[in-house]
Amino acid sequence: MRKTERQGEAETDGFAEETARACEGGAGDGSEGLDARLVVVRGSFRLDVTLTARPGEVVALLGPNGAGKTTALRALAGLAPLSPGAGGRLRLDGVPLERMPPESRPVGVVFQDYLLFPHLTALDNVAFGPRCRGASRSEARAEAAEWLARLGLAEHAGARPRRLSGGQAQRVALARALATRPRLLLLDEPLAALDARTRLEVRAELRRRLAEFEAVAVLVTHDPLDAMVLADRLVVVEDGRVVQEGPPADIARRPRTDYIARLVGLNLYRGEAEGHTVRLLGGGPSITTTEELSGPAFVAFPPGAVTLHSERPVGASARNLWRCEVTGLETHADQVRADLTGELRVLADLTTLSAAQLDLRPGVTVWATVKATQTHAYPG
Ligand SMILES: Nc1ncnc2c1ncn2[C@@H]1O[C@H](COP(=O)(O)OP(=O)(O)OP(=O)(O)O)[C@@H](O)[C@H]1O
Repeated sequence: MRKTERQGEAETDGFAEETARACEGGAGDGSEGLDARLVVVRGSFRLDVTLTARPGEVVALLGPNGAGKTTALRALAGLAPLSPGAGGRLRLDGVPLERMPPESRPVGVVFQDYLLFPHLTALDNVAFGPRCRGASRSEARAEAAEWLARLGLAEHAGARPRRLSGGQAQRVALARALATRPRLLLLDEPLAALDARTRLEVRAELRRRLAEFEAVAVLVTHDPLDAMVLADRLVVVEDGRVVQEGPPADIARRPRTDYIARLVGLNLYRGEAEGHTVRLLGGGPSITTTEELSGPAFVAFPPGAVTLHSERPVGASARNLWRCEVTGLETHADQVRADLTGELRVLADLTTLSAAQLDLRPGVTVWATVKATQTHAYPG
């Protein structure tokens, strides 16, 4: 574990001592990493999210608009206080942070729109962290120069933010946050303001930096790809609560809410399983699966697993065959996504050629089939 320099010897108040202990890492009650229950009440909105992470772990908070991701991040940074008496807690490396002011927390933040100091050069923006930690001006600048070099920005050290591209500015913001040697790194939609190409480059850079980062990193994003690429663990928040968490691959394979299913591009249904059949809730049809289960279950399959026919397929068994009506069509490159209702609400992907051959239009009746081997059932 990295050690940071202790802040001014003369600092004797409780906050400063807590800060210094937190910066040294693990000097609290011996536990390492993040242990938080973030309870923030704002009018009718209530955030209640438990978040724990080990040092070295990257956790992505993912969720729809208004779910509470930013509020959670602001609570971690100390910009939104935990609601008093609501049972919340916030400990980092065993040190309670609830009462510590934001500027004293060993927390680095990277915002979507960089928030660099416009009047300072890239070097001085990055040197700001070490300076706040008590490093001399020359030490701070030397350290900042190292960080800029590590992020491939050495030649931009003298540039002010307005002369940097979005990707460069975001890398300076990352260097500035890392140079404070935070025990908790917070990234708020760090790639959202970048164009598609820059986004790819910065995402790759961020992935490398996060892989070698020794403390806890929490990333807030709308983008499932960013979350899957950058995080070890996803925490999905909807309406102020955690609805699912786990490694990205598990969540993608076993979504438990409609939002997550849409995010990872799956059709998702809930039902009661009995052997290889899942009877859908609400009087829906049954889906035949290869897995054998009993009790509450989910069934998922990708839109690409659905085959559409304009006539009921001759000789087809009744398994996973549904009569549907086309309600919407969307074209993406050479693919068409059909939104179908009827015996089952289902999304189907097909080629533009197949869509033309089937003469797919809203209102047209089609038969949809899915092989049991292409479905995936898991306990509900
Ligand atoms: N200053 C505020 N006062 C009262 N309510 C607020 C305030 N800021 C946000 N909210 C409410 O808190 C809830 C959570 O907002 P938050 O910004 O944390 O969500 P989010 O998941 O980050 O959303 P987005 O992805 O759109 O940024 C929303 O219902 C929002 O309306």
